[in-house]
Amino acid sequence: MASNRNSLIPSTPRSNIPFTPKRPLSAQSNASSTSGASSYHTAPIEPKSISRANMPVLLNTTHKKYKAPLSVESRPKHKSSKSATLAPIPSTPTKSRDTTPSRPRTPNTPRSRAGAESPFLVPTSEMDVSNVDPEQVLVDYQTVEAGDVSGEIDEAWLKAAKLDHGKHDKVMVSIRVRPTEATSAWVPSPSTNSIKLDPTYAKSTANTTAPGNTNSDFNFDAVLTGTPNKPIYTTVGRSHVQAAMEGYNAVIFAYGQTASGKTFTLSGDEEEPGIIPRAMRDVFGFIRRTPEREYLLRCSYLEIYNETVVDLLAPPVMAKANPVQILGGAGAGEVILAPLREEVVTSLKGVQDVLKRGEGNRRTACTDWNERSSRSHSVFRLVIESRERSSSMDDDDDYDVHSTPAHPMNGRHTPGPSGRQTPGLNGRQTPGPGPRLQARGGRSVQTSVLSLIDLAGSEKATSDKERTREGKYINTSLLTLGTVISTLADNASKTNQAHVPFRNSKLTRMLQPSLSGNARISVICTINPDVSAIAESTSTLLFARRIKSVKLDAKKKEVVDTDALIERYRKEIEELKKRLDEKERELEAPVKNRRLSARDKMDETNAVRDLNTRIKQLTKLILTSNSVDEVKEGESRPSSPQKIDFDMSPYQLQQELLAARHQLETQATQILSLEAALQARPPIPTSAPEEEKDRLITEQAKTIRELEIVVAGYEQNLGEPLRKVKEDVEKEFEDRLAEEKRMREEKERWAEELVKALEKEKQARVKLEEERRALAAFVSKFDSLGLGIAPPSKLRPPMPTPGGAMTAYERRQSRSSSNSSISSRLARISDVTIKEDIPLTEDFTGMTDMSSPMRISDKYGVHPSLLDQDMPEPAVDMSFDELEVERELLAVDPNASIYIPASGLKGIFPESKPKAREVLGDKENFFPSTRA
Ligand SMILES: Nc1ncnc2c1ncn2[C@@H]1O[C@H](COP(=O)(O)OP(=O)(O)OP(=O)(O)O)[C@@H](O)[C@H]1O
Repeated sequence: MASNRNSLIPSTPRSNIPFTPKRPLSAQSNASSTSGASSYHTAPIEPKSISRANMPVLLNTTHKKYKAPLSVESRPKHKSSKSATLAPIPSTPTKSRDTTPSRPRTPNTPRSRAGAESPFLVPTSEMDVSNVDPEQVLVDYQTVEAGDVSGEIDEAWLKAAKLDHGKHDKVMVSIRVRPTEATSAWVPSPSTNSIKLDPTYAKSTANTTAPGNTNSDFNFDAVLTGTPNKPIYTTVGRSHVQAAMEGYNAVIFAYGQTASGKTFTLSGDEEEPGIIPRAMRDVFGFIRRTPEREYLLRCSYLEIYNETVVDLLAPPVMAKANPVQILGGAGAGEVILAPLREEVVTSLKGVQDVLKRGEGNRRTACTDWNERSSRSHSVFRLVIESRERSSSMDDDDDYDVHSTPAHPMNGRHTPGPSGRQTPGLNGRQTPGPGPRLQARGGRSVQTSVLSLIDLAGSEKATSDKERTREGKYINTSLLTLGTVISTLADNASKTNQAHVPFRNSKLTRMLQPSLSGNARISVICTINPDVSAIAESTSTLLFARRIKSVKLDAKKKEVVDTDALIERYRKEIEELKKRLDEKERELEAPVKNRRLSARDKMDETNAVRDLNTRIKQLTKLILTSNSVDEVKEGESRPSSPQKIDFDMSPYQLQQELLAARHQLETQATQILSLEAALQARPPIPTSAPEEEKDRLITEQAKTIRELEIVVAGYEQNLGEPLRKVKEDVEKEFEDRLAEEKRMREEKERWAEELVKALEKEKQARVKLEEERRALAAFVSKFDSLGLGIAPPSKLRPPMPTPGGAMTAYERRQSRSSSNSSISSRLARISDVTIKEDIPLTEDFTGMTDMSSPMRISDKYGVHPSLLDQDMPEPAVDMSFDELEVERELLAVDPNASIYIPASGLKGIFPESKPKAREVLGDKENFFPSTRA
């Protein structure tokens, strides 16, 4: 889609330029040429050379076939009653009653070919778009010039033709096979709308390069061949453009590998204008054929390159600094593109200027134009707002001729900063930079978007070879588009809907509302029939087959004038009530006056019941229309709240949150100002005339109703959605929460057990410590009594001992510390992470293996274990009474090898002997000799 976008290069006659499908196209320009393009609907394609111009698309230079577009300034308006369509609005600024009004001027038509020369060149706008009064730039059948309407449209054919492709609930999928000079590997059959791989190649490529069953036919809505773009537009584009003009969103996009003809199909060139220029002519043609409506047209042009959305109508420097963000809209699945310039257009020339500027900005933004072009998606959007033309001449009173000067450029009036503000839909400020058409005087406004999309070369997302070589350039958007389409196609045949990853790429996110069903979609899959491209072409056909099964259910979006609607409902209620009264009177009439059969009676009762039901319905509708401004076809309830997609990045979520907050703040301010206005109302003096009182009461009632509308809107737009979001979140996290609770309880249980175990250990240790102290005291005493190492005596030299009781004690100590059951047990449980809030006593902290995951906070202090502390010296003067030795301990300790001399205690410390004997008397092994 690269080369022929170069609309600024002069074109060369087709006959002199050979068909050069391969890149770089410029390098092939000297190939031989043959005149005569293969015609539309001829199959198979003859390999005759097609002199397709490599030259640029000249959307705006349609000098040959199209009548040269008239300059906006030069066109006189046919009729001066344009302003008659404007409904009265109180306290509005001036309006000139110029009797020679001009055609509405495209507000931002640049004076020069801006944007193409320098990225710093800001296009000069004749009108600031943000300040444009939509009423001034409306287009209707009178303002459309003959030059804006395609001369190629056969009106008779148009009336006779059944352009109902867009009405199906399926995507319209067509295949366009580009002509080739080489041998074609495909056999297209336009008459049967099918295409199949030539059997010669089907055998050799099956299960190798070509995925899927390539032996079977691929059937589509249309299979097209040849060079002329007119039949292509008529077949795949016109009904969708028509649908967009009638209020349905419509998307037309071209999908296919590089150089297969996507750009040629969408944009075309000077000789063969593509779908976009033809569609734009058709738009103005439609307006000319529809005298009963008036239109406001806004267009935007953007590019998605490397997952960045660039506004092609903004000055390049600004566009680069402020990439377009895709935010969630108010309704479910709606998206808002911001900041994105929308330019109001009132003529074909205006559209052409916009396209030209976009192309210019695109080219100045990159050096490698061709490569970038084949890897980027370009999206041209036309927002169409329309409403019935008013027949009332009162609309002329819309402006006060004295307060605002006429616009110098077009003689019409653009409100100044203090002038009439352009409100958003139904008084609410709608996001977006352009002006909005207002529903008024009972006339509802229809809004639709026509998106024309030239996708990047699909081989970047489908060819494995390419993927490995150029991995970094894989087009995320195209890959995701494939996944999204597959999921949507699967969902169409299932009751259990799988999650559709719209948010995984910018393109799919932007197309979400359309792909979700609320649009009529036409896809043109372009095929390069060369043998070398069989794999890519098959992949394209498989994509086409998948997208065919995606279900659509496009709805018109209509904004109604609530006041008018309410009034209508009120009148109907009054009439119904009258009829009800009559019926009831009839029913209550004396029986003698009424000779009704049982059946008649039943009918009457039913009629009364029906009337009552209808009255109730209408009363309910009044409440609904107070707060709902979007009445969808066959549906009168507000759209359900937007579901938060938790796959969104934190940034996207933040953006959505900001947008919601902003809306909240705006509505809060609105409520405050209305409340203040209500407060400020003067009280009605008792002496005031009745009419004055009535008037004030009516005004008060109106203000109250406005307040109610705002409050209801507040509730519906934010209160209700927020509650739903909360419910969604709670539902989504219910299981996770339960699991978390379960785990927490488990941990708490475990922690309790741990604390108990530790408590036990502590008690054991305290006990042990006591025992140790007692034993130490005893042993010291024992030794001091000379029972272990007896003091040297001249009379009775001590018997040799193996180390004395102290030594034995020390041995025991060292053994017990090495086998410390507490340490080892703690080590066993050390792989558990203990939370800080688990109560731990300081006694245990020093025993934790710090290399294990079990970490104990410093706040508990890391004290040495008592076992590691120095033993206090036992008091030497300990009385023998203190030797309350726990005998069991001594008894169970097999290592307490205390040597007792054969003579027992006798003669060593005679004064201590009786006591020692008393204490140790039961220990038979202490006094073996005595016992014996
Ligand atoms: N149906 C056709 N008849 C004649 N020439 C064609 C046709 N389709 C494509 N061409 C020519 O083939 C060349 C490549 O086409 P085009 O640039 O439209 O491919 P593309 O699919 O948009 O490529 P890319 O993805 O790289 O942008 C152009 O010179 C174009 O004029």
